[in-house]
Amino acid sequence: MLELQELTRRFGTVTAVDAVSLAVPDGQMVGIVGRSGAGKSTLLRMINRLTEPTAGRVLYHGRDITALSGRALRAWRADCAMIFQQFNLVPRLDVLTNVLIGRLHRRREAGPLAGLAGLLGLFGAEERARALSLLDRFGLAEAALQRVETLSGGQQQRVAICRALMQEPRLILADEPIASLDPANAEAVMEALREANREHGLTVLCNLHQVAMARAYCERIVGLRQGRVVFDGPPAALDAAREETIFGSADAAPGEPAGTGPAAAPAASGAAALAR
Ligand SMILES: Nc1ncnc2c1ncn2[C@@H]1O[C@H](COP(=O)(O)OP(=O)(O)OP(=O)(O)O)[C@@H](O)[C@H]1O
Repeated sequence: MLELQELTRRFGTVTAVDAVSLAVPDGQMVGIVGRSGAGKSTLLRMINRLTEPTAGRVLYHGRDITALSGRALRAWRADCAMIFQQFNLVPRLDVLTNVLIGRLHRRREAGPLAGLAGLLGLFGAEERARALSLLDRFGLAEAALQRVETLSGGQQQRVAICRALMQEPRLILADEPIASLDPANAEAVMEALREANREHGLTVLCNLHQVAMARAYCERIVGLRQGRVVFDGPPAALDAAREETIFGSADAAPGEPAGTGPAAAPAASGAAALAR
C-alpha cells in the first residue's frame, strides 16, 4: 500500500499540491487527471522525492518515505520507475542499450563500482536476455540494435517502459506518457502500461490530460484541481458533473478567470474540451 498523507507542496505563494491524502493498494492502476497546472506532476514527483514535500508524508508499506536519505533513498528511487512525456532515452544509443540502462538504477544501489561497470557496457548475458525478452513482449525485438532516435514516438515510449521494467520497480510513475503521441501510439503505450500493471503486478500512477484514456485503461481515477483531490473513484462514477468539477465548464469556473491562477490551463475555455 502506498499512502499519501496530507501531502503538500508550495512554490512561493502557489500551492501546487494541497493536503492530498490517498491510499493506493499494491497493483492498482490509477489515472491522475486534471487541467494543466492542477499539480499532477508535482504530486507524482513527491512520491519518489524528485520534489520535496513542504508538508505531509509518503508511506510505503508503512515505511516513511519522506524521511529516507542516502542509500535508502536511492533504493526507493530504484523501486519507482519514472516514465516521462519526452521519453528521456539516449537518442544515439541503440534500443537494447537504452533498455539495459534500467539496470543501472539497481546497480547504483549496490554501489558506485557496480554502476560504473554498467556504464562501461559490462552487462551480463542474463541481463541482455531479459532486456531482449522485454523488447520482444512489446513488439520491439527487431529494433533492438537500431538507434533509438530512428523509432517513432510511440515505439520510443514503449522502449522507455521496457527500461522501466528492467529496473524491476514496485511502482511506475508515468508523467503524461502519451501527451506527445498520436492516438494509435497513445493506445499502444497505454496497453503497455496496463500490461506492466497486470503481468508484473506493478502499481501504476499515470498522469493524463485525456479523461477518455484514464477511463479506458485505469481502474481508478483521481481528479485534481488547484492541487486538491476533487474526485476519487472508478471510471463509471465519473459523470459529466464530476468531470466538470475537475476540468471546469466550457466557460471559466467561478472565481477562476480563464488563463489565470495556479490551475489555469493555456485557455480555460478550451482545456475541458481538449482534455476529453
Ligand atoms: N519548480 C517550480 N517552481 C515554481 N512553480 C512550480 C514549479 N513546479 C510547478 N510549479 C507550479 O505548481 C503548479 C502545479 O504544477 P504541475 O506541473 O504540478 O501541474 P500539472 O498538473 O502537472 O500541469 P501540466 O500538465 O501542465 O504539467 C503550477 O502552478 C506550476 O506553475
